[in-house]
Amino acid sequence: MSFTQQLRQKADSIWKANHEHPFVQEIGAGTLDLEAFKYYMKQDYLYLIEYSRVFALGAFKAPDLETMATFSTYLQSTLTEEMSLHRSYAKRLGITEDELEHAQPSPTTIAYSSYMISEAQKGSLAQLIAVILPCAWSYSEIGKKLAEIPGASEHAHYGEWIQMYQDDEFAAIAEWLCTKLDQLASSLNDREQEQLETIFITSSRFEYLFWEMSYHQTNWE
Ligand SMILES: Cc1ncc(C[n+]2csc(CCO)c2C)c(N)n1
Repeated sequence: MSFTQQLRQKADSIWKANHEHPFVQEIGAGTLDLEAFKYYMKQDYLYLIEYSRVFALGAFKAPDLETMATFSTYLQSTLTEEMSLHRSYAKRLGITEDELEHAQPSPTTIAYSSYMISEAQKGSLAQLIAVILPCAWSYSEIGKKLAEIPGASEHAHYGEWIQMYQDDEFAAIAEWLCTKLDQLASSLNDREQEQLETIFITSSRFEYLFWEMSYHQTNWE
């Protein structure tokens, strides 16, 4: 079993809880409270700005030009394709661009994005990948699962979200990150591999907290 498959297995109970989270389930059923979705869109936009910075740091830390170019492509596609989904949703849901870019980040958004930036800055390229891999990989799994529900991809509000994340383009990003991490981990000792595992599990837990925060629209008060 590859290193990343082992990570996936170790985080399985957390990933199951993510898949089963009411926010995710209700997107699939088309019953999610639209206010919770609007709240999520705003927080996720802020999160994606910071996530993009991690791709930029990946390009900076890349050991060769090919890896550098791939990180730079993903930086570009996140800022344009993924974030333009948020911008078009925002427009339709009555959220202005200013509101989207200058929303107040919630405690969970701050904690998760600061954790990603911190690990990416202070760590190796393997640590940088371990911190962002659960985001790319778990959304791809969730998108594909929800797309199997009849009618879910055609839902007036949530269909587009499902269509976006079930796309093979996102699966390809996750696969590329897995391949890179498997290569880098193969030359690491047990202690260093355990560090990667801790990072991967922590990000997986933050994914859960992000669903939870969005479902309850929690903020400082
Ligand atoms: C909290 C949160 N976690 C993961 C994603 C999904 N995601 C973030 S970056 C990326 C790959 C490159 O665009 C993917 C799939 C999200 N939107 N919000």
